Amino acid sequence: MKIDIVSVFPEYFEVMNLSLMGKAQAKGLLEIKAHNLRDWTHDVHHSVDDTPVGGGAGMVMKPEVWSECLDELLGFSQPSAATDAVDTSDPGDSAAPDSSAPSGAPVLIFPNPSAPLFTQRDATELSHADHLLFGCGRYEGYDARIPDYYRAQGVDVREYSIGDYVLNGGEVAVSVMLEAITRLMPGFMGNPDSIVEESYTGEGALLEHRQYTKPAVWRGIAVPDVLLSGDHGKVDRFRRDEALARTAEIRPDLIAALDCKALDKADRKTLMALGWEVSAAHPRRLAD
Ligand SMILES: C[S@@+](CC[C@H](N)C(=O)[O-])C[C@H]1O[C@@H](n2cnc3c(N)ncnc32)[C@H](O)[C@@H]1O
Repeated sequence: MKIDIVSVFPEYFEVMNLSLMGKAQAKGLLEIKAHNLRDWTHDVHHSVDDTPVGGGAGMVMKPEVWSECLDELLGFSQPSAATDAVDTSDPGDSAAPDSSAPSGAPVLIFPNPSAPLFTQRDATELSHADHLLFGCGRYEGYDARIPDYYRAQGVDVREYSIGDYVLNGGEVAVSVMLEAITRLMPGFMGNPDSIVEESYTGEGALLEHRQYTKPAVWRGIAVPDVLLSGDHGKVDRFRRDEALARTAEIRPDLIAALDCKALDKADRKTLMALGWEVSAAHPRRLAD
């Protein structure tokens, strides 16, 4: 997978040479390049921002610098004055992102706190892409016409938030998304089984059960007996019940999204004991 990242702090991404990400690059599975947005500026101060139109605090990233950079990285020829004036107000359905992340075509991703939440489902989909291009925002963010323009040119443009909080810049958010995406690529993990049963993964996603290692008793705290029983059926059931109980407590929205038809008898029994009704299409908390 080819990954281009545009940032005013490209050095931040030196961390990508460490650990599994570094190994994946050495194996040729990933090719990561961080570019300095200021390389596409023409003024003596290499400025990438300007004051907000309409007033307000802070600065906004300028569209002209971003477009010179993105045109080059996307392999677009420089737009003529006529193309520059393209109406991006209503891209219409034809310009809607293709949710299947077409292989070969770059997917352009802007981290943005006021965008839909990035989830494991997005990570799974994007792990099949051939080329990802990330644009890191700074200051009050980037001019809103940038994603609109590239969408109107038929580029698959995504804007994602990594959580309900505001960071100083997109660099941390890009690292988070990249790690979630690349670890799902075939060949990335030394032990591919380790990503099969994880939190948020697959249909009927739950939070994972708790994990323990040896010793069986540590500082007076014992691991649950059943995990030492050697009875795989019982261990699987215990873990599944724990996953259901933890999810019901911490993320009831994930339980409410389950398909009741896909639950087995033991799952239903556990959920009913936890106060959920399981006879409709999706579980419903009885207290609601
Ligand atoms: C200080 S933030 C801009 C915040 C923006 N004015 C707002 O209130 O929504 C600067 C940049 O950091 C990145 N960023 C900050 N928080 C983020 C989050 N939760 N998820 C993704 N990106 C984030 C984005 O790239 C954003 O353009």
